[in-house]
This record gives sequence, C-alpha cells and structure tokens, in this order.
Amino acid sequence: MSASLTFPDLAAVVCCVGSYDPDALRVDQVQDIIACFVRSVRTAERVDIRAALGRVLAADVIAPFDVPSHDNAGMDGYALRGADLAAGGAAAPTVVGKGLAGHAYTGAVPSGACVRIMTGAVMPEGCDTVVPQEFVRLEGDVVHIPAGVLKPGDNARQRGEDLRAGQPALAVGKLLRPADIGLVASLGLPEVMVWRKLRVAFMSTGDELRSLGEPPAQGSVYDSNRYTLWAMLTRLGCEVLDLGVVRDDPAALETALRQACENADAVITSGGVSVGEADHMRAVMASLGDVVFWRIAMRPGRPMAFGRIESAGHGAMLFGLPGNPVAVMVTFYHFVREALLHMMGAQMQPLPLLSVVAQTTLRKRPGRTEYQRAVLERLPDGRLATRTTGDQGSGILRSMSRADGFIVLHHEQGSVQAGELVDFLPFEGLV
Ligand SMILES: Nc1nc2c(c(=O)[nH]1)N[C@H]1C(S)=C(S)[C@@H](COP(=O)(O)OP(=O)(O)OC[C@H]3O[C@@H](n4cnc5c(N)ncnc54)[C@H](O)[C@@H]3O)O[C@H]1N2
Ligand code: MOO
Repeated sequence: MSASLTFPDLAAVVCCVGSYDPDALRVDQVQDIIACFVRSVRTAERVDIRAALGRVLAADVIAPFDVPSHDNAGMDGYALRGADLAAGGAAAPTVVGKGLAGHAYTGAVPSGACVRIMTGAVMPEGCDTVVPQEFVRLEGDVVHIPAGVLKPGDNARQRGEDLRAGQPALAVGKLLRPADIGLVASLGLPEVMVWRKLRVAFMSTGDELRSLGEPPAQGSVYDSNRYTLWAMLTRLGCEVLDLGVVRDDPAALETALRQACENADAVITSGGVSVGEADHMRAVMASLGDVVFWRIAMRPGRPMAFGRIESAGHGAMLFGLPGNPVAVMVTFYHFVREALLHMMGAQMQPLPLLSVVAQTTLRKRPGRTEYQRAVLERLPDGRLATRTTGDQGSGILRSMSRADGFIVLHHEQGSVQAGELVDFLPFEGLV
C-alpha cells in the first residue's frame, strides 16, 4: 500500500543498466535494478524499546546527557591523585573514606590520601586514577603501591567518554539489535521512533501443491515454499499475509494478486514464472502492472519476475520467484531480502563473505553465479574450510537444511581446486 510514493518506469531503470539482457542478467545487475526501483515506506511510529528489536530507526537517537554521566572507577581498588605517584608509579597513600556504586564519597581527598572505591563508583573530587586492589599491600590505613603497576589516569572512566550530550547514539536507518536496545535503555529512553512494519503478502502457485493437513494424491507435493517464505519474512521482521496455494488458473491468480497488492507493500509468489504450459502467472502479472521477466545467469534461481502491480489504487512491489524450493530461498536471500530491507528503511550493510578452504574440487563454468550449499568446518591447522552438502539440485531442500551457508562462485569464476580459497556466505545474518 504505497500509493503515495512515486515510482520510475521500470523500462527507464533497466535502460541504465549496461548491457541489459533480460535473458542473461548478472546477479549484480538484478540487484542494481531492484535497488534503483524500490522505495522506503515512510510512516514512523513510536514504540516501547522492547518492541523495537529487529525494527528500523526512523529518527536518530540523541544522547540526552553525557555517557557516562560522571567520572567513575573502572576497577575495585583505591582512587587517588595521579600527581601523588612517584616516578615509576610507587606511592603509599592513606585511606580517608569509601565510595561504592550508588553511594559516592563526597568528602575531600587531600594530597597523599586515597579512597577505597568499587567499580562504577563516582570518582571522588580531585582523584583521577584507580589502583586495582590486587596490586597493593595494606598496612593499616596505608595502601602500598609498588612501582611499575600504575600510571596517572589508569582505570578511571571519564564522563562523556562514550557519548557527549547531544551526540547521536544511533542513526536513522539502524536495524536494531540487542546491543542497540541496551544502548537506548542506557540513555534512559523508554521508547524509540521506528518505521512501521512492512506488510508482505505471499502465495504458492501450482495445481500439484497440497497444503498441510490435506491428503496427498498421485503426483502431488506438499507446499513447502509458503513455509520457508513465512519463516524468512518473519525473521526479517515483516508483517506477513499468507494467501495460501493458488491454482494455475488465470482468474484465481488475478484475484489473489489483487488481494495481495491491496493489502501489502510487497507481494511474493513462487512458481509459474518459467515457460511451462500451465504457467499463467506471467500473463496475469503483466496485466496488473509494470513487470519484467528475467532469466538470471545464476544457479539455482534462473527465472524471476520483478516489478510493481496495482489494484484499486494500491500498488505493491512484486517478486515472482521460481518454484523450486531451493531457488525460492536463494532468490529471496540475494534479491528480495535486500529489497525488503530497503523498503523497511534500513541502511544496508554488505554481506560478510568469509574466505575459506575448499575441501573438494568445485566444478563451475564462467558466465553465471552459483550458490552451492555447504558446511563450514575447522581444519586441524585452525583454518576454516568448506564442503558441499551433496546433491545440489534446486528441488533438494535438505541441501539447504544441512548447510551452514553458501559457497559463492562468482560470475567470472571458473572451477575451484581442492585446497584453494573460496568465498563462503554464512546463513546467519542473512535473516
Ligand atoms: N524449458 C525450461 N524449463 C525450465 C526452465 C527453463 O528455463 N526452461 N527453468 C527451470 C528452472 S531453473 C526452474 S527454477 C523452474 C521454475 O519454474 P516455475 O517458476 O514455473 O515453477 P514451477 O514449474 O511451478 O515449479 C518448479 C518445481 O518446484 C516445485 N514447486 C513449486 N512450488 C512449490 C511449493 N510451493 N512447494 C514445494 N515445491 C514447489 C514444483 O512442483 C516443480 O517441481 O523451471 C525449470 N524449468
Ligand atoms: O531457478 Mo531453477 O532453481 O535454477 O531450478
């Protein structure tokens, strides 16, 4: 439901991509086109910080005060004046009081004196150094500090050393993770502004598909794509709208797509985007908006539809993914995920590619990108290594389930010999 946003003509966007060939697009070209075309949802809402995990910040979070708000001890020990240390750091100050976290010592600390202090306690006036208790020898009230363990300023945390009042602690577009929730709490803020959740509708298409609970029939398969899509979208923090299995029938497909785009920001379908006889999906999609059909130079995940469809004045981004279960996940991770994050208003981070040792030879011809499902192992010498999870057919979902990530064989890359380094993309972090 992004009716108020303006979208470029898809034809104009694809024109900007050098050597555009819808039947042989490179993965990076597809990513560029999608990035040029999608628009962020710009509706903000204020939420409790416990509801903000996984959401995207709609406004900078500004520190309302210095963090920490006072100079404080970084160790349990004794606070003293650094100027009292002799050359080499030795000293023997006398204890004049005690400061605990939450119970500051407020008396004076004359030269030659020190204060028993605990981690986090406010530094007493004039003190700038803390000697950890394990370094000293106590003799009555006198703290003997040997030479060589301390220099002025050690173990004291400065007011504002983390953040100054007025500085942004977190920037708009940040996808909030546990540390961010803690950081916001440390600023005393119970709520933050986030962009509203993205609504994503999804459906499976194909007359062979059975939903869970239905009895199997000759030639039928249980619909798994809707469940992997549900799982990936849920992990991404989207509000999901499950439109079920839709038959390969033009009227049913049109009704489902219209319902999807009237109620969601994005629509994801699986199946029916190839060239089979029962694939009515392409015609129906094209009739509802600005949609292109691609054959991408990648494996798995070759056919894909992309564009924007409209119904009753509502528009939604459309991702028509191939039907094969592994192809659905691969195209989701490499195209849809980034597009949805962009629509969610998130600042994009490049995916972390590890360089690991290939345990076996990997056959590959240049001219397409391959994503082979693989496990990550630790070699006896400590290096990380990888091997594939066996048969790489794009219908074999177990190859994904057993894997820790993808071996990425880039477009220009040829075969990789056992023992060579290869790029590995861990699933963790994808969603
Ligand atoms: N002559 C050609 N045939 C095919 C091509 C091609 O370029 N030329 N591409 C192949 C590739 S690659 C893929 S991927 C598939 C994609 O075709 P569709 O998107 O039209 O998908 P379907 O034919 O509907 O299904 C393919 C396959 O996946 C199974 N499937 C579909 N949906 C689900 C689901 N929700 N849950 C579980 N399994 C599902 C379906 O039963 C088929 O086995 O086309 C190739 N053919
Ligand atoms: O999209 Mo297909 O997965 O290469 O079978």
